[in-house]
Parts: sequence; structure tokens; C-alpha cells
Amino acid sequence: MTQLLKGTGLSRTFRLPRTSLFAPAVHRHAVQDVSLELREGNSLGIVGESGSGKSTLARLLLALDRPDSGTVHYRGREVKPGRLPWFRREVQVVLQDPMGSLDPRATVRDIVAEPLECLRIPGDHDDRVDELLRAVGLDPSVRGRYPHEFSGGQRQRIAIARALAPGPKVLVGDEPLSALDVSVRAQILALLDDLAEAYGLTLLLVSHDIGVVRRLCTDVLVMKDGRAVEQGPAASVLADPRHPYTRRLLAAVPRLPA
Ligand SMILES: Nc1ncnc2c1ncn2[C@@H]1O[C@H](COP(=O)(O)OP(=O)(O)OP(=O)(O)O)[C@@H](O)[C@H]1O
Repeated sequence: MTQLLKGTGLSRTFRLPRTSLFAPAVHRHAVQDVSLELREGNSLGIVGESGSGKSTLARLLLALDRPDSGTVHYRGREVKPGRLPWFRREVQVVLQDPMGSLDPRATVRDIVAEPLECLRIPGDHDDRVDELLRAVGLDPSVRGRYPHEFSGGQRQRIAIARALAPGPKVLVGDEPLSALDVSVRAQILALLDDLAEAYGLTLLLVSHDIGVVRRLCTDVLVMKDGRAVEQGPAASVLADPRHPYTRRLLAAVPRLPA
């Protein structure tokens, strides 16, 4: 299977603001020496408690932030923050908060067409926007409306349509369901599952919800205090976790009575 995204020895430390004139500078090791591989057709779930470094790791892999050490490669080519049109066509992202990630002054048409225009992708953008809206379960007639006119779930559908616009191979989701009502989560989860199948997407999903990862991912990486404490096929890691932290995470997942 072709290797798509690869992170090697990634570390990122943040210097926190001093809390007083005399307090020593504090450094937060958000990600420490993490390596991972994403292979075509597989999907990787990054799980861990809040603050374990999941989003920082995702930002490094998306080349939205620069590691202090380590490298990111896509199909063997090194990726560094900067103008990366070739990489942005291949790897797209859906963030947690669809309201925060959609420009309130832009119409749905302009939001979904943004990557097509920024990446100068040829073709009829209006037709492509309509096709993408249909793919995410929205009627193309909504193209002239604004984000505030939609529910949270519909806004996340718009964000997903935008991410799919350039025809990416990899879709990164940073907690794409956690800002949504519980009733809507299952719908967006099913949509991501269907789209991954229909478009042959490789997913990289950051989630604190192991149920989501169990449903969508073939592989899992468990983060604790910035380190990857366990990684491997989801079926074996989630059925027979080796690390006590993974066991604790799994034990914290509420189970519905059969
Ligand atoms: N820009 C930043 N400046 C300072 N500290 C940061 C910054 N970004 C992240 N951190 C710190 O790095 C650590 C890891 O944060 P990160 O957001 O990656 O964790 P997370 O697992 O995604 O958590 P959550 O699920 O709550 O989003 C946290 O302690 C966080 O406070």
C-alpha cells in the first residue's frame, strides 16, 4: 500500500507566557518524538485526553505549524509550512467548530469554491460547488445563503464540501464531530464514512471519542502527554490494549446496555 503521509520524530514545544516578573519561563512539550505513517486506504485515529497533543500533532502533519525537530513527508516529498499548493490539493482538513471555520460574510458558494480558486483548479467552479453540495447531502439551491442560516450539522456539511473541493486524497478531521449535538453526530459520522468510501479518501481523525475511531479507523495512535504511547491496528489496540493509559481511556467510554 502506498505511503501517503509520514511524520518522523516530530516534536513541538511551546513557551508559555510568564505568570509573574520573577517566575521562570515554562515550556510545554506538546508533542515529543512522535512518528507515524498513513497509508493509502487506511485511516488513522489519533486519540488521547484533552491536552495530550493531538491537535498540535495534526497541525504539524498539515504543515500549519513547524516542528522544533522531526520531518513530515507526503508521498516521499518533504512538506514544510509555506506555500504548498500541491500539498493542499492532496491533504485537506475539517475542523471542530464549523462556525469558527466558515467566513460569516461569504456565501456557501464562495466558501465551497475557495480552495478551487486559491489553488487555481481549472473547470466550472459553480458546477463543482453544486456537485459537492449534493455529495454532502445539501440542496444546491442553498449556494447563495450564509453560514448563520444553517444548523451546526449543516455547517459541518458545508465545511466538508469545501475540504473535498480540490479532490484530496487525505482528509484530516480535527474533532469534526465534537461541537455537534449528539443527534447530529451520528449523521455526520455516517456521512464521513460514506464519503471516504465514495471518494477513496484516506482519513486521519483526531478524536477524544474512541467510539468514532472504532467506527471509522483501521489504525489508532494513542497520545499521552505529547507522546505516542501505543499505535497499531484499531481492532487489536482497542480489543487488547497494551498500555495502561489506553486501558484507562477505553474504560472511560460509556457502554450502552446490549
Ligand atoms: N499555541 C500554543 N501555545 C501554548 N501552548 C499550547 C499551544 N497549543 C497547544 N498548547 C499546549 O500544548 C498541549 C497540547 O495541546 P493540544 O491542543 O495539541 O492537545 P489536544 O490533545 O488536541 O487537546 P484538546 O483535545 O483539548 O484539543 C496543551 O497543554 C496545550 O495547552
